[in-house]
Amino acid sequence: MMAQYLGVKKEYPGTLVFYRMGDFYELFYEDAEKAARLLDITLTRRGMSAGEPVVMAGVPFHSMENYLARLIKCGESVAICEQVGEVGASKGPVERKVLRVVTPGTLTDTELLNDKAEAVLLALHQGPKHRVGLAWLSVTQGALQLAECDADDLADWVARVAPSEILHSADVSPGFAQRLQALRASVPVTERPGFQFDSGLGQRKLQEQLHAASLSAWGADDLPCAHAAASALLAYAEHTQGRALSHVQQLQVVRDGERIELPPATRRNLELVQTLRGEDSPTVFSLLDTCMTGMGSRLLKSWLLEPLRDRRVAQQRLDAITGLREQLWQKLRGDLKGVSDVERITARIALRQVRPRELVGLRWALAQSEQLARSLQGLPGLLSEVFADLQPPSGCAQRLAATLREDPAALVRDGGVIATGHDGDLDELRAIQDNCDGFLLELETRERARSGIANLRVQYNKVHGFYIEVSQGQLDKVPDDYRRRQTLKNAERFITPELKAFEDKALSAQERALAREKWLYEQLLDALQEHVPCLTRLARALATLDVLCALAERSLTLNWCRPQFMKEPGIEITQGRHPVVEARLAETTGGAFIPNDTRLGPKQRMQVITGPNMGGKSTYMRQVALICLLGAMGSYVPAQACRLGPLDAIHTRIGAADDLANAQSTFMLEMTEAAQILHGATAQSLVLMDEIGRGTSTFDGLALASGIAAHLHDKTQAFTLFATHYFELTEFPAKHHCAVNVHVGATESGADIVFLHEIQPGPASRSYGIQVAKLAGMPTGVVNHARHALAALEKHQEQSREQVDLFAPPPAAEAAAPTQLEATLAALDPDALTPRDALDALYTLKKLLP
Ligand SMILES: Nc1ncnc2c1ncn2[C@@H]1O[C@H](COP(=O)(O)OP(=O)(O)OP(=O)(O)O)[C@@H](O)[C@H]1O
Repeated sequence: MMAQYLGVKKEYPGTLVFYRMGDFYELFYEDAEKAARLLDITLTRRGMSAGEPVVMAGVPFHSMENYLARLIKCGESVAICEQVGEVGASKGPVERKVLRVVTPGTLTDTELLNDKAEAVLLALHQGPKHRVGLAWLSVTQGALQLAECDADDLADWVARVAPSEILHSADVSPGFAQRLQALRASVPVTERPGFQFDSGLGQRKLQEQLHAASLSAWGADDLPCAHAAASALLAYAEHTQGRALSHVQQLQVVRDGERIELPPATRRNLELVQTLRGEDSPTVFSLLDTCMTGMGSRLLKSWLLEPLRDRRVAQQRLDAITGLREQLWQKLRGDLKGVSDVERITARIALRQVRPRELVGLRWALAQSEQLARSLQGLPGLLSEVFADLQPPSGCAQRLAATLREDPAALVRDGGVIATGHDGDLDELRAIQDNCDGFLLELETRERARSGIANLRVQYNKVHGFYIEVSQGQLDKVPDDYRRRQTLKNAERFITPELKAFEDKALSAQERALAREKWLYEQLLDALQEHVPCLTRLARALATLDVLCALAERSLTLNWCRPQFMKEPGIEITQGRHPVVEARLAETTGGAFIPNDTRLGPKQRMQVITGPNMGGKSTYMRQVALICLLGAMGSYVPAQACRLGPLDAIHTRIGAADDLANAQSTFMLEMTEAAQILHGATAQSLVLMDEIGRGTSTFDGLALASGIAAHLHDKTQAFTLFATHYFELTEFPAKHHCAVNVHVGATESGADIVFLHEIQPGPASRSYGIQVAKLAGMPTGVVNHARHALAALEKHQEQSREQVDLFAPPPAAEAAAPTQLEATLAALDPDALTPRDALDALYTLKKLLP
């Protein structure tokens, strides 16, 4: 057996092998040690192999999922090696085979997956000329995506795709290996043989997958690096699932410039799907997500994180939401409630891993789809597309209903899955089992009469099978044809030829019924394969409808308005609110959120925002970004009215979270992010700069902040919200005609400060830092000390105030006068020198050396 195990293990280096032995999955040697450490299970030593004790650890098969989940969470992969042969069919150990490999990026088990997130597998291929090919896939979704990017942009792309596992070739340059190393900190990275990254093969595989002669219909035929990545991606996904992925029939090419860029810093700072502390709520997503199904939640997340620049899509969604808001949304949400995850079930049908209860769920979902479709009949636009795709594949629901019981067992191997009346043979086999009790009773009565033993009993147990039990005192009455089976203290157990014949029939009927059920289930899976493409579309339609209804519900509950899109660049928001802060305020203090207007356009591209700490600067800036983002994804927005021009990116530089993992100091990180923004932003980008420069000394910080503001205003010309505590920067708008000062209002009430949270024109009059510190509970001594120190500082500054023009363009570097050595050298004419003069000149020059 160990030889068999080692043979299997050799095929799966770097993967934990779960080796099935009876009711356990066993792990051996290093695998056992690793699993014992990660799962906190007992390590044992048993027997000997090659002169050494065998180190092993095991998990019970019925709770395997739980252990798998924990290992996958730790970034491990697990090969599941099952017994596939008959026990005792041949000499030696029963035949075993790895039936699938579970890895973080290829999860399909419902129990192991998060309802609201996809497990995404991403393959990277290092191509020539600094290009990188990307191919990614969520196995449970069946949609492949391809892209190519510059190697320098790789980290951003990976952050955008947010993979659960990355594949790369074993043959990469040292530079590329370093980039992969940086990714390894956050994602499990798996190395695959170099030959699997083959562009030609990738293209052929993609064509096969899509049943097409060319990829041009998808605009995907000019991406050799991505094809190479796809070749490895598909090979790996098939290898882990142990079969071809017939359900992967959608392809999408993602090109730079199609989506509104939301760099990782923006996603983080706007707390789109995670709070700054890394929690799942409260975030924009947690506020928006009232979807009824997991499919809906996942689609909503992708809409939020990948808004398109082309606003026709958003416009379509908005039209649909407007239509649903009138009345339909409530009924539709009622019908969507409890609908199973058709997307994942469909993938599991294609992979032949689907469980009976999931199929019963699917059947119900198909009935609901029909119902939903009826409500959508005759509606225009996106809803008409949803209507068309909601039509269930013909015959699918009927087939499910006819084949499966209403409440089947969890696993096919337990039996009790196939409905009565579906298959004559199965019904017959079941009848034998069902008739068992009647037969035994009848036999008992008959035998009692025949033998005259009144307390004779016919019984069954698992170990001994059927028997007739006679108590000690009655043994002399036992008929001749009784054969002894077992002797107990007070009784004897017998079998008769008739009972033996019945036993054979009953036991084999049970086995045969189980085998028959398995076979019928396989037949059902075969029949369902043809419906996979249609079910994939239906799942997408259900998800889309779910998201649209959720957004309709949110817009009504939260009192949001429909944004208008305008051709001209600009952001015009009337009475805008920060959705998450508003919701939190309502929950905690019951306080009202103060709405604010925003006007940005070609003539007013920058707002310099000043005001006290805690005044609401960050909240205001984020709310503008969120309103733009929500509008771009096709949602209503938290405002009274809103008009949005085209947008290509939202860049943010907010707060200072140390990135210790990447050994960057706070200030270094601040400057790196700011530099990226200055390079990346365009006149159609929205840029939020919150207190840039505060991570260094005042003068350095102020000088840098003024330089950055000038660059954004003059060169980049992006729409910019620039919050700062440097009062000096309020002079900026005087010299830069597209910038204006605004401030968040505050008033003093006695020695305390009252925040108005209102954006008002003009610069703030003062900063109130000390009042805020007092509010925060700073000891009175410190506050008094600070007041005095402040008064002294202000006095000193007034006395020595000299006019510094922060925004004057830097002087051109002065041309330095030539040194004497240079002048002498320049005066020499080598062609006119005699050898003697040349030697003299050399001496002179040498003397002139400084
Ligand atoms: N418009 C508003 N209406 C009501 N409350 C608000 C509003 N804006 C901000 N707040 C409240 O004030 C708090 C502080 O806001 P915010 O963090 O935006 O201040 P800030 O000016 O950026 O402060 P700092 O300069 O210290 O970063 C928020 O957590 C919120 O509770």
